[in-house]
Amino acid sequence: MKIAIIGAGNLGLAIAKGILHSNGATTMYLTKRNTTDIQEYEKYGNVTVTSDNQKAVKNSDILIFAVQPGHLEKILEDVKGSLTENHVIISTITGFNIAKIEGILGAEHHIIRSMPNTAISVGKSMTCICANEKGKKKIDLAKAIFDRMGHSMEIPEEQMQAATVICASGIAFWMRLIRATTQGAIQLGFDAKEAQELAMHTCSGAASLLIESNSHPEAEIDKVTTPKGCTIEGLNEMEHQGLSSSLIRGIVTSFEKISQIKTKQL
Ligand SMILES: NC(=O)C1=CN([C@@H]2O[C@H](COP(=O)(O)OP(=O)(O)OC[C@H]3O[C@@H](n4cnc5c(N)ncnc54)[C@H](OP(=O)(O)O)[C@@H]3O)[C@@H](O)[C@H]2O)C=CC1
Ligand SMILES: O=C(O)[C@@H]1CCC=N1
Repeated sequence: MKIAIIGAGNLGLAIAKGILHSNGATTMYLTKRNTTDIQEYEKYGNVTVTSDNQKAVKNSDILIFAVQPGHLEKILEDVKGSLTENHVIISTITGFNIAKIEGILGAEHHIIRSMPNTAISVGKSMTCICANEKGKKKIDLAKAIFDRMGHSMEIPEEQMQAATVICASGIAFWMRLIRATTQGAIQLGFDAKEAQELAMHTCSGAASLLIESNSHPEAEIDKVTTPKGCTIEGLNEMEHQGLSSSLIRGIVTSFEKISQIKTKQL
């Protein structure tokens, strides 16, 4: 697979690392206007770093756009003439809908809209995808690309904003929970490094229990909460302090914010 990442910033580079990590491309182009800080990627023999988006497009089959929303329209206009019907166009841009991309490029292109998260750099992204009518023929290919770097799910485009909150912003939410657990562990006497190790591996184990045994969180909670024991005492106190409620309210607030952001501002 010949892949170009147009906009090798935070997310673009995370995707590039995920692709390198999974040996997912025969060649990869990484583009940005100022390439100095990503030049080192050329040490991987199959990677070309350039500020020439058209060159990247002409030499690639899969085009992953990871620029800021306000830059996308102009970049699409610039590369439009180099596109063929064989290209698969994957956008990661928040809030930029398929109709708008079709409006710039035309509906004859395979267009996939995706929302990965930054864990893609370590092959653990939860990525949601949807496609235009033509792109549906390539949805399995897009799923295969993202499944190599984590787990993917096809969703209706109307749910893309909600998926952004749960999966992309979700990385920040889970980080804060891990950090708070770490602070609790420090208060109980572990040093900072040990405390983080305990918190993050317990978090990873909890998620793996659900993923691998296909069970429900409450069923797993029932297994750990000894009657009159310390777990139920701590858990109930967390709920009295509003743990579930504050998470749900935070998620809904994020969603309200993302819904307010107008495409023209993006
Ligand atoms: N899924 C997720 O977890 C997240 C998704 N996003 C989405 O991903 C997109 C990228 O976000 P993020 O990575 O944080 O943004 P960054 O600003 O870090 O990266 C964007 C990159 O695009 C480059 N760029 C700008 N203009 C051009 C151009 N004409 N041609 C090629 N490259 C260009 C910039 O580099 P230079 O200035 O040198 O050109 C920059 O490195 C956003 O649309 C955002 O909505 C954002 C955060 C998280
Ligand atoms: O915070 C934001 O608005 C963007 C979208 C998802 C992650 N970062």
